[in-house]
Amino acid sequence: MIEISGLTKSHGGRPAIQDVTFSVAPGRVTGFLGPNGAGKSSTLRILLGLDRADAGTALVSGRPYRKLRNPLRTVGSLLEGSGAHRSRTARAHLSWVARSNGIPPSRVNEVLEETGLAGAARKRVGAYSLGMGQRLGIATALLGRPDVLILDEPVNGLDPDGIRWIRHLLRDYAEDGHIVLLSSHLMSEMAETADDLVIISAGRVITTGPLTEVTAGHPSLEEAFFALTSGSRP
Ligand SMILES: Nc1ncnc2c1ncn2[C@@H]1O[C@H](COP(=O)(O)OP(=O)(O)OP(=O)(O)O)[C@@H](O)[C@H]1O
Repeated sequence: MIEISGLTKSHGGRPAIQDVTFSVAPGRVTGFLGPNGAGKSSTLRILLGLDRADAGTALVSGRPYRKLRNPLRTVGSLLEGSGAHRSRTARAHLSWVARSNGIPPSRVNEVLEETGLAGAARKRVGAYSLGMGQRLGIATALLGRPDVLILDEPVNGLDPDGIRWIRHLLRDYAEDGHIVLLSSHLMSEMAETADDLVIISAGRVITTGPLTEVTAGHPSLEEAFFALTSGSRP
């Protein structure tokens, strides 16, 4: 499980998130949906131990990320790009991450195949398109066969084929009993991909629940979203 409770964080005195509380169950794709600046990245950065909360807790499998024994084998994540150095090849990057996290080297070829990068594995990352960089970030997230996948805006830069590919990948990963949390500001994408939703606006969670319940009584997720957030947007 992912369990986030009362998470609060300000930047320079301005609240980025306030009392954010939700949980994410295994076996389902959970979409973390909100407009630009709503607080999605702030929440995910704290969840991944990259930032500290002013108040509240964010637990993965019962522990804060920083206390996990084998973080990359428990949580695979994608935040802002692949994290690979531009002068490295994808294979060199993945091999280095595998080596430094006790992951068998055989996983490198497997994730290169899984993400469609096998043919570009010897190319320098600096020459990659935006979509290839996203695929490499996802390959890195998958390397440790984690129980939990946390992806911030994973379809950024992907073409329609790439979007279809990631949609299937996330669905299969969840169906295997894993936890999948992805953030997006794209409502049409969420409507296609998520089973459960957490909607955030202006730093506060507006609603959580199955997609079908959140959209009940509305012609589309977009309409539901605007009805739910009309009082909270700045
Ligand atoms: N390091 C920072 N310093 C100052 N303000 C920040 C910082 N990080 C986030 N913020 C502010 O906190 C608020 C929430 O931002 P955040 O990036 O979490 O939103 P988001 O939902 O991820 O948006 P986006 O979809 O644009 O990525 C915004 O007002 C943003 O300007």
